[in-house]
Amino acid sequence: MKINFYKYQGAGNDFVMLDNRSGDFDTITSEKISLLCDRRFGIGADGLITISESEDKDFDMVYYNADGSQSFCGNGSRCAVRFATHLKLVTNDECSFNSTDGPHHAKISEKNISIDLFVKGSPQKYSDREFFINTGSPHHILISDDLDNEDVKTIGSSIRHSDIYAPDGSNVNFISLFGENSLKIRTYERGVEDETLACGTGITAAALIGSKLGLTPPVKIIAKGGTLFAEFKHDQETDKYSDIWLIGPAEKVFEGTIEI
Ligand SMILES: N[C@H](CCC[C@H](N)C(=O)O)C(=O)O
Repeated sequence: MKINFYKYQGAGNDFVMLDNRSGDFDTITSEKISLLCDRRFGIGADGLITISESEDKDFDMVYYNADGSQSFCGNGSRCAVRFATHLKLVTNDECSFNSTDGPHHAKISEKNISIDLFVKGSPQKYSDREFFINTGSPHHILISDDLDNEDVKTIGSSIRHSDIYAPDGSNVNFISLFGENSLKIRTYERGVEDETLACGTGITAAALIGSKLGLTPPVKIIAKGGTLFAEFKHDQETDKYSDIWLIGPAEKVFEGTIEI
């Protein structure tokens, strides 16, 4: 099968993008997704995204992790907006789209793509240094004293597969706070089963938890692959979050054709 594909990245979180307006990829298999995402035998990416026309929005998207599992993806959504603009499914500086966790809005500028996110369920505080929050995908948050030297893959994998998150698992984020509204982050991603250079829903999760620890929005989040910002409102009394936006770069890297 000959596949025309596009490659996009958002702060180093990278994706194979497929134009699925024909419906050819409606039943793409996990095996094929894993092969396309393989960094040696395929194109190479953290995940794969299909874009199709929508009945009620500018476009519909489906995100697949490299292992074929589906989830909502913050950086992938931002790249999907940039790709949908390239496909002329989006012709304004704002748009709306459907993803795995429901409808979203986006704002488009030359430098950044901003998307809205939503907290699902109630955030958990395990200790003064460990938290959980779902920002469209599940995120365990650990405060680190030595972020650069953390064994993200070993510790991340252990927590991701722990009983507390069985059977679906969770992404695992290590953060260090500094300044009034900045933090650094490293993330072990479920479904990629490795550390990624950035994780949009993880970055947002860290910023929201950071607000419990005194950070004030807009929070600047420094990931290995780049810097993003999270804007939000937090009602400290009800512990409810609203008007959550993830802001950052989303760029096309290349396009090509692959026979698989
Ligand atoms: N691996 C995540 C989905 C992708 C999250 C990340 N790439 C993002 O930008 O939000 C999960 O299975 O929950």
